Amino acid sequence: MGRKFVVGGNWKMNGSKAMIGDILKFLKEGQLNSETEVILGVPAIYLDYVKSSVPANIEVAAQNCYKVDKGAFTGEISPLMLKDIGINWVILGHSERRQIFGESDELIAEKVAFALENGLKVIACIGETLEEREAGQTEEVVCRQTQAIAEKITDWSNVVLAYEPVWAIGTGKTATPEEAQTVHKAIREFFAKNVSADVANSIRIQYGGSVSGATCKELGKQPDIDGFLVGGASLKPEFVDIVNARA
Ligand SMILES: O=C[C@H](O)COP(=O)(O)O
Repeated sequence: MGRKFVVGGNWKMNGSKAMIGDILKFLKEGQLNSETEVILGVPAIYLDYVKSSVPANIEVAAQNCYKVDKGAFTGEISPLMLKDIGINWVILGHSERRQIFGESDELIAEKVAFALENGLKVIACIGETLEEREAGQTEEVVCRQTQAIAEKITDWSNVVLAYEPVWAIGTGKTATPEEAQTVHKAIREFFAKNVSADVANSIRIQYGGSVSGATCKELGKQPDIDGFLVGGASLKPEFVDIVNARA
């Protein structure tokens, strides 16, 4: 069976009730390709609100959650809380969590494992910095980040991997389709060698980093790109075109 195209819109720390109203309006009016799975990554405070007003063909994801079920962890939310309000997805290990909030490969892997154990589906993010790319370390970095997760989980069926080169995030500098494809292929080879041929064939790998209505079609044609994780453009009507990149 082919891999279903999956497009995430990561709103990051953006939005207001008014803005969410505008976003939901263009999502409801746009003809979203039913062959594409659509997931909105929503700030925690708006999860319940968005979940209650989003069309049924769109999933809602948290942008983070912690690795235990409850307790004295001020400011954190748990997978159980997300499930309690009907949220089925979480984005973990985004480069902003890694770079700004100092989350390690190990912590992210623990969060992925705990989220999966508690019935969430996970978009797990990986990607190299500009410095690492220029030092020729791209594949080493994304494999190290993936390996950390592979040490904590065996079942990858509820995981989508998002390859997001840090230098392409929010910079307007999209990786070329060839650059992205090369890394996606390397990640799939990592799975074939270190996990299983089955997982290598079935895992969906999104590309993220300045994806726009203008760049999505060529990126979406690459054989190992199975969707996108979109930041800035997911707040705008062009997100509909990105969802429909393969249509
Ligand atoms: O999660 C999304 C990525 O960080 C991409 O963000 P961007 O599309 O604004 O570059």
